[in-house]
Amino acid sequence: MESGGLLLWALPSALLLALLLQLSPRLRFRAKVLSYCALCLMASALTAPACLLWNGGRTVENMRIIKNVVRSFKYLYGLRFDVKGLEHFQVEGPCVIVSNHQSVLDMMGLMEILPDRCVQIGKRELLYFGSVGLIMYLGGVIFINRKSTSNAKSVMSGVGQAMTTDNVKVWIYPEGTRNGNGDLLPFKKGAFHLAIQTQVPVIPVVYSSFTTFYNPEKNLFTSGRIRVEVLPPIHTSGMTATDVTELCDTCYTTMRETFFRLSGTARRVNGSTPHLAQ
Ligand SMILES: CCCCCCCC/C=C\CCCCCCCC(=O)SCCNC(=O)CCNC(=O)[C@H](O)C(C)(C)COP(=O)(O)OP(=O)(O)OC[C@H]1O[C@@H](n2cnc3c(N)ncnc32)[C@H](O)[C@@H]1OP(=O)(O)O
Ligand SMILES: CCCCCCCCCCCCCC(=O)OC[C@@H](O)COP(=O)(O)O
Repeated sequence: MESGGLLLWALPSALLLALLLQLSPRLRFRAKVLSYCALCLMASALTAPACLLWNGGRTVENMRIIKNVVRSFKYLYGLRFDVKGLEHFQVEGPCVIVSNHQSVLDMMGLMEILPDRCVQIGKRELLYFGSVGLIMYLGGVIFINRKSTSNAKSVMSGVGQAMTTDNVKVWIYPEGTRNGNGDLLPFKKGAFHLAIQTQVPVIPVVYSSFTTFYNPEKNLFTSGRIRVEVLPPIHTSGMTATDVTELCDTCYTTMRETFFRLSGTARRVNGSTPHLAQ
């Protein structure tokens, strides 16, 4: 009786949902993004106890566990990463890795190539994303308050100390926010201050544009191929605070050119020089 009743309701509801998803691209897009968020929440809830049992608390060692879990997500979404230049990560000791940031899907691209002993800088709000916040905390993500520059700067200065004493690499998105418009935003300077203050190399990483397979404006979220390039390290030994702007601009120009090359698109700004961070 009971299973009959269940069938009576569940089957038509499932069919209706399937029909709605077929009919509405917006709904289909939202359902796929929601499935990604749900997957992240669920995987984090299951991985957090493993991190606690294995490593006991907040430590960069947990990133290895997190990385291995996240690396399986790409198969569910039909994503392929073609990576070049991984050998550039083989620098002795700490470094600052900077890369472009297009969407929440970047987390998969990040974990695809994340070197050992590397933590990311993230906005403080992420800490409140339930189990995802917890797993980030356990993995050693450094949270900054973007609304308070002075707070963000002082946190970043503390990071420099930890990088050298604990031998950790730091991954920063210098655009400071997600940007999926097929270009790079002007870079913020925190990453470059950190590299120069700590006298460690900057390693730029570029991911090709997602716009051909992921575009919220067009309700597009299909399978796709992402080209990734790790560029040679830029050494900062001997540089001082006066070199920050030049280092930032050099990285921006190189990464932007690489971004267009990898994405197979022409420069957006008609021949004029790219707009740099002020
Ligand atoms: C098991 C399953 C798991 C599934 C779940 C997955 C879990 C996976 C776990 C883990 C993955 C984690 C993934 C995390 C991803 C997170 C991504 C984000 O949240 S991105 C947003 C936050 N990140 C940033 O914002 C960084 C970049 N921003 C900066 O570096 C900025 O520079 C910042 C915040 C430090 C300051 O921001 P300003 O808006 O004030 O920008 P400015 O223009 O750079 O600075 C203003 C002035 O201050 C100086 N300044 C900046 N930093 C300085 C410093 N450190 N020392 C001295 N002066 C500094 C600058 O030179 C500038 O001055 P002058 O224009 O040159 O005169
Ligand atoms: C309770 C809500 C649960 C939501 C679960 C969401 C799970 C998504 C996990 C992916 C984490 C990736 C981190 C990320 O990419 O964050 C965005 C920030 O970089 C920039 O933020 P913004 O563009 O400035 O808003």
